Amino acid sequence: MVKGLFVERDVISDQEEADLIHFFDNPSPFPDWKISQSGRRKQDFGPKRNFKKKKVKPADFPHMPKVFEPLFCKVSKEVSQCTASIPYSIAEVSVLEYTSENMSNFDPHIDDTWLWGDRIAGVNLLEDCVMTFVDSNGNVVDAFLPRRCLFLMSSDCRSIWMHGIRPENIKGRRVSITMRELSDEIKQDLAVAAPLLEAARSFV
Ligand SMILES: O=C(O)CCC(=O)C(=O)O
Ligand SMILES: [Fe+2]
Repeated sequence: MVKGLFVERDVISDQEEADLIHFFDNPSPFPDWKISQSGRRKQDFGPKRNFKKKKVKPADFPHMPKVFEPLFCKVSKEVSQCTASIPYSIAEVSVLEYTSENMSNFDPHIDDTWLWGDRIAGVNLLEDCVMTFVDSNGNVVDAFLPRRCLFLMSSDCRSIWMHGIRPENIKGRRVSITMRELSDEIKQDLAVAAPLLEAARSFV
């Protein structure tokens, strides 16, 4: 199937899911939902980056919301356990909202590899979903993501397969939380990496 894809059920409890959704719908002092592409809305937490210029630095308000603290703990532990106990330090979080009403979707893509590391972790909230993986030979694999699961894309799943979400696989309202680590290239540049990781560990 897709090497490097892990799905773990019920990593998030009903209460944690409710707390996270409540926060995203009332994020003050963090910014509210923003309209994004393909019928999605988004909220981003993490560094300021310019992918074209390959520049990255902490955001002006670099903290992470307090509601992420237990989530980071759990996700870091699970991801590390799946990948030879290599520590997983979350540097960035992107939250996406998909609705059937807006026919939200995500075209197949590979996440940036200059800034983000081998492991991309996701949490699936409010609805079950199907993520579609496509490789360059035209192979297509649909992966079922149950509500409140944690999924991890690493190795081939991260770098060879593209991932996307078809509009017909969105029922009602789905919210995803994607958590990314820094790439090895960025991690090696301590002057750049240290302030970013420090910021991602400061919860307010
Ligand atoms: O919604 C998801 O779970 C995936 C989001 C995604 O692929 C991305 O933000 O790069
Ligand atoms: Fe992605």
